[in-house]
Amino acid sequence: MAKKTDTAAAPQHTPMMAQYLSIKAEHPDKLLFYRMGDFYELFYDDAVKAAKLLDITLTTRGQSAGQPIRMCGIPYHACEGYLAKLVKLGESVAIAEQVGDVASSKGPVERKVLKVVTPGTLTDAALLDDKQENRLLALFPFKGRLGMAWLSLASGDFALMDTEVEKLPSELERLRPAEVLVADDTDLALLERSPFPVRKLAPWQFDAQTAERNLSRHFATHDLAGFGITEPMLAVGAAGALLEYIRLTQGGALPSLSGLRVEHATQYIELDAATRRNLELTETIRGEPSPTLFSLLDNCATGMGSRLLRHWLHHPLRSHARILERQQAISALLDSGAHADLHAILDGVADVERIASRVALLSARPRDLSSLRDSLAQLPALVAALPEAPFFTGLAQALQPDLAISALLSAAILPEPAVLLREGGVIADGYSAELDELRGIQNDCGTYLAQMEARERERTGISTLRVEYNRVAGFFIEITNSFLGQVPDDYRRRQTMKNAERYITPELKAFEDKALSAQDRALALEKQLFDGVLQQLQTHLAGLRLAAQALATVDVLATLAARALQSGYVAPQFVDETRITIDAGRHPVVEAQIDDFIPNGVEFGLARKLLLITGPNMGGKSTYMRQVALIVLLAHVGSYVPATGAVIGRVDRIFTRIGASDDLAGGRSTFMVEMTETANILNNASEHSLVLMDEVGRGTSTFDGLALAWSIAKQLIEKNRAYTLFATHYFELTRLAIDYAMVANVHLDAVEHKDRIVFLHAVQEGPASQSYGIAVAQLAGVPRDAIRLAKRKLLELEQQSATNSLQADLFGASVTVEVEPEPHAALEALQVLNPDELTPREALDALYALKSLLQTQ
Ligand SMILES: Nc1ncnc2c1ncn2[C@@H]1O[C@H](COP(=O)(O)OP(=O)(O)OP(=O)(O)O)[C@@H](O)[C@H]1O
Repeated sequence: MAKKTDTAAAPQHTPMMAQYLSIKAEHPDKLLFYRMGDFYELFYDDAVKAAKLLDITLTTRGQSAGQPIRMCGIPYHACEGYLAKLVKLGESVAIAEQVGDVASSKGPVERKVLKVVTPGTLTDAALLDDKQENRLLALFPFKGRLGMAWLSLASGDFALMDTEVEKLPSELERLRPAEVLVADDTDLALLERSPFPVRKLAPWQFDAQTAERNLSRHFATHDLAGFGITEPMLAVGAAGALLEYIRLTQGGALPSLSGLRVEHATQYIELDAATRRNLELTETIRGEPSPTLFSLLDNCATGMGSRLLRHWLHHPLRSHARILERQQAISALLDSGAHADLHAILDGVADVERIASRVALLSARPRDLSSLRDSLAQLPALVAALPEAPFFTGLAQALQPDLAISALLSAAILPEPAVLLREGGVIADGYSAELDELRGIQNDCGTYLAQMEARERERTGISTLRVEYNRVAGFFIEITNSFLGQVPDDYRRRQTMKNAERYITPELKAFEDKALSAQDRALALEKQLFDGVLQQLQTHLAGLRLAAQALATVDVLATLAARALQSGYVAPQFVDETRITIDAGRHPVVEAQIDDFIPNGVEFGLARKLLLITGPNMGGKSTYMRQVALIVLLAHVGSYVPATGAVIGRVDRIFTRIGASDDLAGGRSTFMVEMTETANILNNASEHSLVLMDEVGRGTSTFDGLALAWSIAKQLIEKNRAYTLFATHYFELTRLAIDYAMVANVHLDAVEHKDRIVFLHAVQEGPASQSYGIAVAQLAGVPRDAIRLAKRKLLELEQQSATNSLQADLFGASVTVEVEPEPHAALEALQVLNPDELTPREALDALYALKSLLQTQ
């Protein structure tokens, strides 16, 4: 009995909140945007979180179930900006729209989640970075192996790869996914530190058999053999989970995907995560977008070009044949001078790739279609400007999509359509007779109102009478107050103004009904016709995608050609020998930032595989090493390179161990990071790898460090036999050149000029002879006392090492240092005294203090 009373007394949720909560229960891990009229509202915890993230006002409105409702709202028209912000912060948003009929529904109007916006499934132009691919990545690890599938909804690119679990960090760095999907029972420690938003799905979604069935069904194929998947791949399970996730987020609609692409590790020069960061390909070490290799090279005219360039920089090719195709295309552009024309034409081309994907998802807007039409109109000129080269023949074909698309778009869409479909003014005149007729009625409106005005003025004798229309009041006859006495009987008052009254007549009302319904019908018809155009475009998507890829490729090639010309790059030559020769190479990014960059070459061959680089700090060692790696990388992208000549043999990987940073989040010290990266190199570098080692061993005590650096260098020579640039401060190591013919010493130099030190930045054969560590510290503004102390200590160490014949550090023994006599403390204290400012009492105290200083020293 008591229980019954309790239940009866328990406050119930309002019907609307009950509806809200039931929808929310299906999307517990997302923010729910709940449509109410012109707003999306967020409630309870979602409201608190969103208000904080978006910096909008959190309010409390009414109560439900006895509790106040926390809420915040976003105007429906402005939601894109807010969505972009949330998604950038890694949040996902479920958008519940009103789907029921507002007028006829009893209780809250029916609402349904029509779309889920997650970081990896964006397609909206306003939410996407046009220079960056937005990828969704699914991972399926199993017994040390890792299945990976990734997809860019905006470009339709869908790829798979099986690899080892330990490759995950480098793959994450390569693909930089916007969102990562894993099964919720996955134990991937490596992922815990990932900066990318991770979403956990039910494990069954990764089931390989279901995935294969769904994928085959999606691509309408018997099985996946046509995509090169003939052996079981872990990645297939991941791909299946990906496809389902997209279906869910896109409200059931599945995009047209360009097929499945299986990637093999051997296609590209492998770059581990540290190397991608150290070489500052697309991000500086500090995580900024410039200055980087990408920011330097990216003068692409289109977002498609920028995205492809970014991709090429992260995917240097191994196949010389494929590289040469690109290189020869650049040569043809330079020979013909066509790159500038192509760039100018491409400036007028929209992001066809992203428009195509919005067409596929039926979410394209009017301006998407008009800019697609205008872009397609540029293609003949673009094709005509392409120079003769085999590579361009293929591209030219792709740049001639079906004429029917252009014809359809020209016929259907106004030259400058409205931004939003719901406002009308999108479909061209002459495309639909019915629409023309409805528009005719609206256009006749003006004439009709003018005629009626003349007629009514005559009938009433009121010369100021006006017949007009506005959105709020509709149609009306306006009569100023002074003529109110002359208003005829059939006028019905509609609205009272300050100086006038507004009326309607039965005739005007009948006209209003006709005109307004024509407007409504025209708007509905425009929407229908627009949807029809989108439907017709579906059959042309593959062609549009090919055209988009070709546009991007032409854009990148023209950009690389322009850079080659502007900065004096040359075409590298590829050979099948063990060789890397670079004549007068430059660091592409550093040379763009300073006035007098000193070029430096490098020479590697069978008999010269490890270069020990010595020289002062700030001498240019890191720049030199990075420049070699960047030139080798650019060459494999197909680009010309900043040098006067380059001959390059087969390269399979580039490794770098440069700089030191604590991995605080991962709980690894600087030294631990250094050694982990070194272990990776020693375990994986082959004789075709390029290895950059910058001061290994620096992070521990001198003897430990020296011993490690020594053994690491020896391993690299004896076991890995990789092309190695090894910068060090340990003098002992320069002796390796005596023991091994494959080792050569090179150095960077500096000269002391008066009180200053001048770096020469030129790489020369042989080991360096002097250290300028203390001079550099002085240059950097280390306090004079510390410098003096350092010089004293150095002298002490040198004397010790002379007696112990111990030479731990490279330049320890060879430097002659003048140690300035240290001024007496009493003298220093006296120097800062100003007798004029002292009272007699203070002067006496100072004297006592000076005296006591004399006694203590
Ligand atoms: N070839 C060059 N020509 C002109 N300037 C150069 C050259 N190489 C390097 N520099 C300049 O010298 C600066 C220091 O170079 P870098 O960082 O490579 O020296 P480093 O020897 O690696 O020093 P550290 O050992 O302290 O890291 C660069 O910022 C650049 O401005």
